Amino acid sequence: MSKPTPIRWGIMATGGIARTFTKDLLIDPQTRGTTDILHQVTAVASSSSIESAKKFISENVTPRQNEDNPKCSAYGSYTDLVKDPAVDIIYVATPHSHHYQNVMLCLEANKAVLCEKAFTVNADQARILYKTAKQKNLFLMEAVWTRYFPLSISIRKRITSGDLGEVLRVNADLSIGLPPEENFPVSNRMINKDLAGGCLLDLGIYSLTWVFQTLYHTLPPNQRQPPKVKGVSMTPEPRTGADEMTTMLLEFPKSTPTSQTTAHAIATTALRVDDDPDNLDSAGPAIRIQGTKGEIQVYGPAYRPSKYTYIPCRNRDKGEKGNPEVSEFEFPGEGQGMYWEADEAARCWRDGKLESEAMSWEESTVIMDVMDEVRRQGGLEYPSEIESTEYPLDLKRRES
Ligand SMILES: NC(=O)C1=CN([C@@H]2O[C@H](COP(=O)(O)OP(=O)(O)OC[C@H]3O[C@@H](n4cnc5c(N)ncnc54)[C@H](OP(=O)(O)O)[C@@H]3O)[C@@H](O)[C@H]2O)C=CC1
Ligand SMILES: O=C1OC[C@@H](O)[C@H](O)[C@H]1O
Repeated sequence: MSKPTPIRWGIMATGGIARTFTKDLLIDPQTRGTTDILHQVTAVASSSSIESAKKFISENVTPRQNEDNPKCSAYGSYTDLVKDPAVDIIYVATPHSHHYQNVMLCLEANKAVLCEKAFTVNADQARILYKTAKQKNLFLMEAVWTRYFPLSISIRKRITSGDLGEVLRVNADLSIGLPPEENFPVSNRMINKDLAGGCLLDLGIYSLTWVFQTLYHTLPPNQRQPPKVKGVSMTPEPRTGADEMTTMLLEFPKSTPTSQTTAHAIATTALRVDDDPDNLDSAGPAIRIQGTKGEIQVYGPAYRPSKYTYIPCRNRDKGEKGNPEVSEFEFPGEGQGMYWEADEAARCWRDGKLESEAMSWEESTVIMDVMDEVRRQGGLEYPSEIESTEYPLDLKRRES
């Protein structure tokens, strides 16, 4: 067996998801059957202080260091990180508001990037970043980790192989049951408009991920057409005005001349109500994917589901009952499951690809377009400096 290719990661920011991602990166890849690549964390940067980066390394990298993981440098600024020649790919784990500036900083320094969702604040920013990556021949990917789960791949395969017939309707919800005034101070990135807070960009993107990966991504690329946003209802959080509940009605055009109808999707997200109030799945599936020959029900949370049921349509003529089939999925190595997107990014980088097929630049931009339109109809505007495409811009530091 040939030796795995080492991929040297730089981590930009030391917050919650940077910790989770870094721990996942350093789980032995063989636990999930990955033998061709080996992740290393060679640098961490914090915009707060170098001490914060050092603390992050001692808590998250050093305990997992062995002969496969070389030295890890600490930086007190993102500008220093992007100059490090010992870094192949940078994982951007800052709030959405800062992705445009932070990703551009990496690209300008000729670094490949995996950037957390939501990719940017708006579609114009996304377009410019993807165009820059193309011009500079650099790998760039929006980190929608759920798309790389074996569960998601299995569901997409069922759809493309025709198990559901034509998919005509999708309902997808991600609602976390955390009343904002009890759970998030106004400075928190979940509701802080200066950090592009609100449930649409943070959580609704997962509902849209389910809509897109089942109704859009499963079509051949030349048949994919952006949906129309037919309706939006948005509730502002009383203190900050960021959205605390958003409901979207989308209509996808007929995918082929033989398609029976347009396809409909309802994507919902909320802070105050819960898609799984008792944590026992009593509320039923968070996602329903309905086709002419059957249905798939996915049990949430939409960002990290571990179970789905495939329900082929019964034969009405024969008076048969249905025969549902349950599929359950594990997260090997006691990880969160972020390593699958990291494996994909690493392989793409190793193979000289600029984008990942499962989260293409085009699809990521269409989803940003949809979220722009949802915000327009719902009346949610962010401060002009974080909507800006000007670069560089020194965004004011805000609590998250
Ligand atoms: N894929 C997933 O499951 C998840 C993804 N996310 C995404 O990851 C991103 C970060 O979320 P999360 O880690 O929860 O956020 P945190 O608030 O925990 O961390 C964000 C970090 O960004 C850095 N930062 C840089 N500039 C600012 C600023 N102006 N204000 C606040 N922080 C700043 C800080 O690190 P430092 O001081 O070290 O520079 C901070 O610790 C978001 O885009 C979010 O949507 C979040 C949770 C789960
Ligand atoms: O991406 C995410 O998934 C998990 C949620 O809890 C978190 O708020 C969000 O950013």
